Amino acid sequence: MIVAAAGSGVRMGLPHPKQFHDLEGKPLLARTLDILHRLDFLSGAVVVAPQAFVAWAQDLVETVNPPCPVRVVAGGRERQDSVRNGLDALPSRCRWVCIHDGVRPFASPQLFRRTLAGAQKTGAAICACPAVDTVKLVRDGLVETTLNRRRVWLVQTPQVFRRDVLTAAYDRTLQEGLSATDDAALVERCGVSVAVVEGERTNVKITCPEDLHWAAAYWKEIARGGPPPGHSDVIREPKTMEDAEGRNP
Ligand SMILES: Nc1ccn([C@@H]2O[C@H](COP(=O)(O)OP(=O)(O)OP(=O)(O)O)[C@@H](O)[C@H]2O)c(=O)n1
Ligand SMILES: C[C@](O)(CO)[C@H](O)COP(=O)(O)O
Repeated sequence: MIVAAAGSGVRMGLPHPKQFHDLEGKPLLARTLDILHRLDFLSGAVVVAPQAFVAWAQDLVETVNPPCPVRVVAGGRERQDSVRNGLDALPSRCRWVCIHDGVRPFASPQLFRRTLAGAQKTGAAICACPAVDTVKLVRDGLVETTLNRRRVWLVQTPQVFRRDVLTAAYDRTLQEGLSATDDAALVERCGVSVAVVEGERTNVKITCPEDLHWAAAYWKEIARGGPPPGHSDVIREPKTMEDAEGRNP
């Protein structure tokens, strides 16, 4: 498992990277690493942290006390540079690689298992939720077109890859100077079919200040004994208007 946690959190606007910000008494990254306690199939993990925070992240890992060996390495300028560093630090025996954002603390263990099972079919899998808003392409402040929402999926992590597939994609990325905002995009360019499994609407990537407010409120709800993350799964659109009758008048 690679936990990508080497970003600087520009959109969050804090004086420190958001993964080290407090979420109800624990740093956000510690909340994410706590998930490791519920993943019994892991042989090890690499946490990728900003160069200046490697020692800090190491201390944090010790506090979490994960059930498998965890290394901390320094990240790079872009997310894909950080993941590459994580990939290079994985133990040689590791055959499947799960990549998770350090700022998605609400991913459920079932989501990890589902994504791993999906990857075992094709060599690569992502989790994603169908778009629930109307989606338009916009150029220069004007609508260019409205997309068919049924085909638009909002992608999350975890993403799982066979190690050789991911390594080949990263080698090509380096050779050709490619860039992408997720790891699956690099694998897609190598012609590998990427399976899509159902994501969780509560598996939010904490990105902007309002996400922190939501995360604190959601954490309190869980701590009070509310439904655990992942419970609501995906809200499906009715496939036909007939399906909708009586349900969504
Ligand atoms: N060079 C980078 C950039 C991002 N990430 C990680 O990738 C995940 C998703 O990235 P994002 O939410 O965009 O985080 P930041 O890059 O920190 O945010 P921003 O784009 O607002 O600066 C985060 O866990 C982040 O720490 C990383 O490991 N290395
Ligand atoms: C990998 C990711 O979390 C999937 O949603 C996302 O693409 C990361 O993007 P960001 O640009 O680093 O926010």
